[in-house]
Amino acid sequence: MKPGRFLSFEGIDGAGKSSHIEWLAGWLRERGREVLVTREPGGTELAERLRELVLHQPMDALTEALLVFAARRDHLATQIEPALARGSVVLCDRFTDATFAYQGAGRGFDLGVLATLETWVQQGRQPDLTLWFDLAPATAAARRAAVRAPDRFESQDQAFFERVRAGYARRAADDPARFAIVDASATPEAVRRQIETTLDARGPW
Ligand SMILES: Nc1ncnc2c1ncn2[C@@H]1O[C@H](COP(=O)(O)OP(=O)(O)OP(=O)(O)O)[C@@H](O)[C@H]1O
Ligand SMILES: Cc1cn([C@H]2C[C@H](O)[C@@H](COP(=O)(O)O)O2)c(=O)[nH]c1=O
Repeated sequence: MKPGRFLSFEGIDGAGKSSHIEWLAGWLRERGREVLVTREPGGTELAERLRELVLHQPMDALTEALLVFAARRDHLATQIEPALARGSVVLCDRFTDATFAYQGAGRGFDLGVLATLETWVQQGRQPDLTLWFDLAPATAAARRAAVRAPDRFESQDQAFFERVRAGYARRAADDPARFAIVDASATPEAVRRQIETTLDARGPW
């Protein structure tokens, strides 16, 4: 059995993560891999209920951080860890880098507290590879406006998304071996080529 692999997709809202996850799932299945496509907050019945609250209910930054980590704990224990144990590739639309970027850099919440929660909740588990879809906030906002009504995060101003983007840049600089930076301003075809090149370099799959 091939070992399980854990890939996360990160970036500001509208960067193009969701558009490319299903394509990558097909690419991996063609190579014989079992794939779990999932997302955070979410991925379990409980975590999806917490997601509804986080995206739509007013709350302070500590409550937000505790809820995303509670959702993550349930998701890891009941979905991600069992999938990795049976040799699947897990494609997760956001993981803990989003907490450092949104609650930490975006909201200004204490990074030390987030690091403690990360240790408790994940027990050392980190993605094997994180694809950071990097895009200017103005371009992402234009893409979002064309397709959907904003939630609590998407209705934040451009300065918030500049801070979130800087938060991702710090996480990437702190762990360059895990991160691959995708130029998300490219055409969808060019984005797919960047992902394929990254995966080819990290294979075999
Ligand atoms: N490379 C691209 N060029 C132009 N438009 C794109 C590109 N990638 C995605 N889009 C479009 O941008 C919009 C947002 O994409 P998508 O929903 O995949 O982003 P996302 O990063 O998953 O956002 P969110 O995190 O808010 O769910 C969609 O309408 C999608 O078709
Ligand atoms: C995991 C995680 C997510 N968020 C925010 C980021 C997004 O605005 C939403 C999720 O929406 P998406 O359409 O699925 O991208 O939640 C966050 O603030 N903190 C987190 O840890």
